[in-house]
Amino acid sequence: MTVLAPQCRTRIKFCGLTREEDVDAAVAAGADALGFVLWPGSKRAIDERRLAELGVRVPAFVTRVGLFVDPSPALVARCSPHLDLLQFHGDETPEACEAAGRPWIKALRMREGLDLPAAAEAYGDARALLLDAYRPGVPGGTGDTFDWSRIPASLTKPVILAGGLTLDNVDAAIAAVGPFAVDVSGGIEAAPGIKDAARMAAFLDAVRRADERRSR
Ligand SMILES: O=C(O)c1ccccc1N[C@@H]1O[C@H](COP(=O)(O)O)[C@@H](O)[C@H]1O
Repeated sequence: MTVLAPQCRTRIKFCGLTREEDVDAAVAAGADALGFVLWPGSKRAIDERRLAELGVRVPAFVTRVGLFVDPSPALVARCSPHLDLLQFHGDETPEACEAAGRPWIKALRMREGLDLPAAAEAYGDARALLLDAYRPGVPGGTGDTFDWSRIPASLTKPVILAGGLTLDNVDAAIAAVGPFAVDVSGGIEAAPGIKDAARMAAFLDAVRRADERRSR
């Protein structure tokens, strides 16, 4: 049974970083977590050598998240020394996620008919569930949103809301869902894998403003 801590502020993860200057800007802006895509099929993919180079720039208390899509155990093992948390974004079973032996979160794509409470139960050892839009044949990073009203209020896992979040909709997303965290990739980019420092800072401001409004 997961005990959900009371919400104080919405945590923020920026995903798909590939450049030193973007890591530095994200940390300076105040991101809680930085995501590195280790799935070679992505336009934002980096390999383990780049992961080591970028990961070492991330200070303590900022979480380094490795994004995998149905990875081999060997890839996860090679990347793990440079990561604090694993994000499984494919069709990994709960057993495969747990077998990595590291803290992990599970991404669930909101395809029609997905039973979220049952999935939360099945992935009971996950530290959180990341909810992303579903587009057939694409594991994620689509920039698509989904119908946030499909998320039940009483999930037994912290929710990380993802999928097409931007400066313009993150306020409404937080008001509608009240997630533990938000995760954004395309919405803070100038081009795939190239983050925009001004958009990152503005996204953070928008989340803080949304939190203020919620606390009133
Ligand atoms: O970013 C990718 O290329 C990617 C590839 C495969 C799986 C997930 C991927 N990204 C993650 O998708 C969500 C939503 O991204 P967006 O904000 O809609 O662009 C997020 O968790 C990304 O990290």
